[in-house]
Amino acid sequence: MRDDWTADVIVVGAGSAGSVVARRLADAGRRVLVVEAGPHRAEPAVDDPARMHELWDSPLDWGYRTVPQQEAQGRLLHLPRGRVVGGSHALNAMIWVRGNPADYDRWAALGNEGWSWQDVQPLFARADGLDGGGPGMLDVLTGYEPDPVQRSIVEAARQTGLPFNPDYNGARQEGVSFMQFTIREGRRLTTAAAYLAPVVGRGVTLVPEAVVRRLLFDGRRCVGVEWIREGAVERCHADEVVVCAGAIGSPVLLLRSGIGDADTLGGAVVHLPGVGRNLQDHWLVPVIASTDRPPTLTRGLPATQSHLFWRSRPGTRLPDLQPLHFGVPLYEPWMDGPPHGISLMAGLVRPESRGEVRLSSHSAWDAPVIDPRVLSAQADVDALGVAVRLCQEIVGAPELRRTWGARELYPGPLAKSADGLRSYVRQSVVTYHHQAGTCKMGVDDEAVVDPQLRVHGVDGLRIADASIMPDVPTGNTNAPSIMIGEKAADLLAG
Ligand SMILES: Cc1cc2nc3c(=O)[nH]c(=O)nc-3n(C[C@H](O)[C@H](O)[C@H](O)COP(=O)(O)OP(=O)(O)OC[C@H]3O[C@@H](n4cnc5c(N)ncnc54)[C@H](O)[C@@H]3O)c2cc1C
Repeated sequence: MRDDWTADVIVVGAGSAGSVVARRLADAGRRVLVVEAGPHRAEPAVDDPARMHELWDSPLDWGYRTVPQQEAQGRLLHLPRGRVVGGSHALNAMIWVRGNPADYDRWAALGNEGWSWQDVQPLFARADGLDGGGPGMLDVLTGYEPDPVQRSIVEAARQTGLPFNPDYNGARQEGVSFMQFTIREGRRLTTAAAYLAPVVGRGVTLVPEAVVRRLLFDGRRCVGVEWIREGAVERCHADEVVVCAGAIGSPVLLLRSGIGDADTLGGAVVHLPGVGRNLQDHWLVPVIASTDRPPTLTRGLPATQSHLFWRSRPGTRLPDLQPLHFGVPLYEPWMDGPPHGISLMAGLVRPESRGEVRLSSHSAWDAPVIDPRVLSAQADVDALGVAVRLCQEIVGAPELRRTWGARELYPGPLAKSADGLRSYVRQSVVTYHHQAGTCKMGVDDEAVVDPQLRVHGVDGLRIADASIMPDVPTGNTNAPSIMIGEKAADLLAG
């Protein structure tokens, strides 16, 4: 066994948040060791913003499947997650959404001092430079020329009465907008490229293709990690360990290391019943239309370029819907249709359903049990139904009929009645890829980390990634994960 690695801080996972933590700590003079399960190499399909779908179920995807989802006709849902230096930012759609300021004010109101919008807004600015206070570490692409079909979708949305919002990361979230992307010169820009790569070999030692199988303890102090690389066991000891393995990987690593519900684990180093619970995700239901000719797709941009934030019910304080619009038909396996068309993915971003992640065994090679309990809350079915109706209205608006000859294919007649709509939602719901909340931050009995991201009851161990979100924010989760990385680095650097 190799046991001669040394570091001040070990970061587990070189994804969206882990890359930020490593960079900032290296800049602060710490010796950082980053251990990542996936490879570190150039991948044309990662670089090209138009090739996201090719990465799913590839060797760079953990390729998780849920257990059969009772409220979704027993289907096993695919949950892609990045297994590569870059993490899920390496196979995501690159959409940059900070979330609604009220999301963070709520985190703070739950007892998480230091996490209000006022506190976190400067951390977002450090990453994206969107507030005019100087450049950020990432480029956020705005003001590009969208595909003609995207302009038509936005116009169609306006025809249904939705306001155009030129900047959903600005003063107001609601309305229909063109997306902002983490793209530089036509290539995907991950935090691994922008933050981590410049400091590898200069304060950071990167150990790729190494699966961390457990955390090492001396009593209640975490003193290092143990991983497997090329079939051999290796270890490193350090003053601090920061787990950034993501909303699935982080609770799994804690559970394998004996941190979790003592009854389920059959004894535990630390009894923390919340580990793996509170799993939240956003959900999508497709509304698909044929077009009379193939929409042109611009090289260097994803096939989705516009989205909207809206409310499912009048009187709701925050937007809870976020449909996003693709210039291609995204058929489910049971669907059939012509090769070209458009998809308006009816999105729910304030779900009530909660699920969990559990171990299937203690082996690092066995996939965990993932049960998001999608649609277990009736409110989610209802809200997705409203989102589908909204997308149907947009597809049927004069602009899309006139310029593209758009004709609705799905749900089409399947959702004529209210019952039909509900069963279509159950038959076709898919993840929006925003799993969060499984090691939630807080001060209650279910909390796993405190507001300084320290694991309750353990010394020398923090978590910094999407798993610590008490509630999933109103919008895509990459920017918030990166903000969490920035915050963790501040807390660690002191
Ligand atoms: C297909 C897809 C599309 C998405 N689209 C968008 C989008 O357009 N915009 C947006 O804002 N969000 C999007 N998201 C969500 C967003 O990418 C994630 O919320 C974000 O990347 C989470 O960051 P993280 O740091 O928590 O985890 P990750 O970035 O997933 O990083 C976790 C890292 O830990 C590593 N790891 C896990 N376990 C171990 C272990 N035991 N040992 C060693 N390493 C380990 C993983 O390999 C991975 O590299 C998308 C996600 C997916 C999957």
